[in-house]
Amino acid sequence: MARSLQLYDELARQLAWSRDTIVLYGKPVQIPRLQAWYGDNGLDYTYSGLTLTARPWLPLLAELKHMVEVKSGVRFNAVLANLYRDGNDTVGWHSDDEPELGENPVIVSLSFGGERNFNFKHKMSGEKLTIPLKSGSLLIMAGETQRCWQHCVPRTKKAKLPRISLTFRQIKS
Ligand SMILES: O=C(O)CCC(=O)C(=O)O
Ligand SMILES: [Fe+2]
Repeated sequence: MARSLQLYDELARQLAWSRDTIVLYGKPVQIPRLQAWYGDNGLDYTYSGLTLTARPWLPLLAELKHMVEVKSGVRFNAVLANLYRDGNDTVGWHSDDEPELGENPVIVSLSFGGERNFNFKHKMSGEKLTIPLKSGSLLIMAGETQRCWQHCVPRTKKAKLPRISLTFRQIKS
């Protein structure tokens, strides 16, 4: 089996997946995917009324963080992991522009398991881009990506396998 699919299995088994609730327009909503948040001691991450407190690095996550740091030349102190159980699990249009990420954050994602499309939409021009993310893909978002673009992982009938993404981030204190 491909190494990235073995890693899918290890991540699916080892991470503390939960289905979190966020607040959208004042209403509690269960997010349509599973998440897990790991990072340096006790780092908090807040978005849409949800505060996640980082769990300590697992050896596997620390190893993947090191690999991503070598590839990107950037240091990270946290990772938000997403598990899309099937094609109904999604992340809606958003930018990762929370203040604790700082200006022009570098976010690197790794994909494992089933292929899903990753869509970008320019906030001003509406220009759209689709990037199919196969198992083992590494995607770097940097520069003005969060300021100028939104991204999403849309619902699909084509997804045959579940997918995990690891999104490495640098949280400023
Ligand atoms: O699953 C992905 O590749 C992206 C997830 C995402 O946009 C996020 O966690 O902010
Ligand atoms: Fe995102």
